[in-house]
Amino acid sequence: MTEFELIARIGQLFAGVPRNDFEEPGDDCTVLGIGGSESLLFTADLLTEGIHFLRNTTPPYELGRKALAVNLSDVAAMGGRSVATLLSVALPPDVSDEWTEAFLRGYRDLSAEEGVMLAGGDTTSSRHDITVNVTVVGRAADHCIKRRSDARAGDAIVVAGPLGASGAGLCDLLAGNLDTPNARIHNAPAAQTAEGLWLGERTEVHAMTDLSDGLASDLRHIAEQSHVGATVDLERIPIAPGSDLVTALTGGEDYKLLFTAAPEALPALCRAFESRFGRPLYPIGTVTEAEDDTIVWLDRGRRVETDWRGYEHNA
Ligand SMILES: Nc1ncnc2c1ncn2[C@@H]1O[C@H](COP(=O)(O)OP(=O)(O)O)[C@@H](O)[C@H]1O
Ligand SMILES: Cc1ncc(C[n+]2csc(CCOP(=O)(O)OP(=O)(O)O)c2C)c(N)n1
Ligand SMILES: [Mg+2]
Repeated sequence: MTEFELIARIGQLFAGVPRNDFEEPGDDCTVLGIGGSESLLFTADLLTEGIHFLRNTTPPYELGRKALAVNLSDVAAMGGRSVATLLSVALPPDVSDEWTEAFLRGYRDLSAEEGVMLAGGDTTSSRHDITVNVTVVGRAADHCIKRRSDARAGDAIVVAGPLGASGAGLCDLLAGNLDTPNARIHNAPAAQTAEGLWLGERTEVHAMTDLSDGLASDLRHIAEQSHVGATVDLERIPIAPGSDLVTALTGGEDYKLLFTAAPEALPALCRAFESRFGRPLYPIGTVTEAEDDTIVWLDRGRRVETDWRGYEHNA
């Protein structure tokens, strides 16, 4: 089974099990209303050696930051604020104390910068590989929560930063170039935490997610869950320096926010974002009425037939 087939199967198998007031799973975080117009958000992401990182290309300090950042990104994508984490590690015998110390310092420094407490976790041995799992708990005012399922036909599709740096950085690392700007971004990506909170407050922002697998996959998740289609203008995709269009669409791990917004409010939203963050938003397309989550890619108005896909485990 591929990653997405397994997730769908889990959804079917557990459909009849009580949800105890939790919303239906399937978004960047699962939502539990706690009264007072507030909700808790829960998300988990695991990094495992050989699949998510190589020991000789990702230094431990950066890995500690990345393990936390990829989870903070999921809370930001819901419009929430991360408050606490659980950190679980499986470490093989050939990992040195220095490695572990540097990993923890990376995780600690980003926790301190983001004001997130470490509330617990688990520590085990492993036979060969390093595995790190992080669970983050966030909070959000109910009216700020952004779901993948809220895109509306006619919405603008917007990304909150350039894409493709991480994929280009992975190529650099695999070629032995460990100290390029994109390699550094790949090893320690920044989550758009302040941007997610700010976009959460804006009622003209409808659906939101973060770009972990690549635009080609993650936009499809919004389309599927909102029962809409999308048209994307390829010439409007913001490509990070040193990257290229296909890497920007399929490379993954950019952790930029992807959202849809009411078109009439878009110019003011873009101006306000730029004045708040000093960086632009990038409108790249339009949500369409196609109910079968069709994504149409246009190159200067001409339809491009492609089978672009983002990253999928066991595909
Ligand atoms: N093993 C699992 N058990 C239960 N739910 C899962 C499992 N793996 C993934 N999910 C859920 O499936 C959805 C999609 O997962 P994923 O693509 O990993 O999301 P993300 O990119 O936000 O991490 C999420 O809502 C996630 O919580
Ligand atoms: C050694 C190595 N090979 C390949 C990759 C690329 N890669 C691994 S996982 C992944 C996608 C994101 O990871 P995933 O576990 O799917 O995160 P999620 O979507 O659940 O947030 C990518 C692009 C990598 N980071 N390192
Ligand atoms: Mg995940």
